[in-house]
Amino acid sequence: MSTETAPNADRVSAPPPAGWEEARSRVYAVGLAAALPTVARPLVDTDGSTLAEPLTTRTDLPAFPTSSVDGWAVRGSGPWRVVGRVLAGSTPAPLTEDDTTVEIATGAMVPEGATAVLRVEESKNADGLVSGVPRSTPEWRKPGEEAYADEVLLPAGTPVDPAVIGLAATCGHDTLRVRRAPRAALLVFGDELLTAGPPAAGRVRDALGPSVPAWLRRYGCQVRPSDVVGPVADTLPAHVAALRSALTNADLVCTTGGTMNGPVDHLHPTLEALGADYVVNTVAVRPGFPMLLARLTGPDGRARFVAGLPGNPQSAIVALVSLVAPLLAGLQGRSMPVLPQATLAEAVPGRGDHTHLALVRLDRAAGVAFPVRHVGSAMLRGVAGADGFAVIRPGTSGAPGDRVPIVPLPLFPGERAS
Ligand SMILES: Nc1nc2c(c(=O)[nH]1)N[C@H]1C(S)=C(S)[C@@H](COP(=O)(O)OP(=O)(O)OC[C@H]3O[C@@H](n4cnc5c(N)ncnc54)[C@H](O)[C@@H]3O)O[C@H]1N2
Ligand code: MOO
Repeated sequence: MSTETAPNADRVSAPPPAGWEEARSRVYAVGLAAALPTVARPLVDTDGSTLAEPLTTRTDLPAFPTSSVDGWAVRGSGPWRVVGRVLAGSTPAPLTEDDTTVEIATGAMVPEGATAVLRVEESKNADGLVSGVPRSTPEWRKPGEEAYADEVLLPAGTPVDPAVIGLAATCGHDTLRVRRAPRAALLVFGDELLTAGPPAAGRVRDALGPSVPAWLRRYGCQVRPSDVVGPVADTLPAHVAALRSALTNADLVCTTGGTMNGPVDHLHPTLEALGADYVVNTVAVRPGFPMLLARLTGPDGRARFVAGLPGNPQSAIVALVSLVAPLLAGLQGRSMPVLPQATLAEAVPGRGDHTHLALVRLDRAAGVAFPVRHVGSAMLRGVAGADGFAVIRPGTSGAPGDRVPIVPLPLFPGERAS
């Protein structure tokens, strides 16, 4: 971690940019070290959170021998005399005599002493005397068939989704101990930005204020409308005040623009004014080189983070997938995102000693990545048609047929259906 404090001065001695992979590991590690507090939440409020403890089952699953069909729980070889009925939800009396049976419903507890369950459609009932041949395969589920009491079913760090919620309910949990969702805020820098209408006369539309919060939510963050602020006036005091205010609630503040050393680039002096340390300050990746991650300590002693996303819109997205995604994984106590691989359909140039993140559209079924067009760092047209970025390592270029890692955009299934 760098403790650089003078952003504009002495660039000669500034540390070199971190390698892209190294930057990701470093950011993930500091996120994990600052993992968010854990809370006990009612099951219905846990979707999207992360298990803070392993999920265990409170009983055997199933907890009792359970009929899997409607029919007859029988004892002995039959024919069987009907002595009662057991429905789901009750505890039956044992079958104590051979050649007796109780009518049983799917999901009902099989009485002690039963030797088989006969399906109703494979039975005959003549005046209270049931006959038929039970199948040789068991027609009931034995306790522990799915899991034994106290067995660990999912490790801590598992993202909670509807399937996990359902499993937790099956296991008898009313609450789960989870890590709460990270709270994020966004500060948009740039006096040239318009927040409505078409761009003209040297002014461009703010493309990041409306979109970055949506990307952050897809990474599991809470972002309230009031946490999105900007354009913040291009003065140092305005930047300092905006960042200080955003940090009162947010675990992570993303900023856009101002990462360089232009006349109105105030991000570095702002971080210095607030006493932040750099975790990463510039990354050897194209596009997105000036991205950064800084850390501060909040009044409660917990770490807070500032992710500086470069102003060029595609570069800002590169910073999100490169630094913000692994940071959030760490803060949520999840594992480092594993990058899937795909085969390049076409050549992709390298970017010298920098990693090149090249926008690609995926044919998921075939595992093939197609480079897209309109990929300038100031453009979003390519991003809007892409599934993610192919990773072209430093000193290499991509040839057709090469297997390369893919950094996905956090899209929902169906959003790039071709
Ligand atoms: N002398 C140098 N200049 C620049 C270099 C360099 O190495 N030497 N690097 C370039 C690279 S790479 C990038 S990326 C940008 C990063 O600049 P900043 O983070 O300081 O961003 P700004 O200067 O504020 O803006 C850059 C560009 O992006 C437009 N922008 C900014 N915010 C938004 C937004 N919310 N929505 C749409 N467009 C936005 C802004 O108008 C500028 O055109 O620096 C290069 N310069
Ligand atoms: O990050 Mo700048 O990466 O080329 O637009």
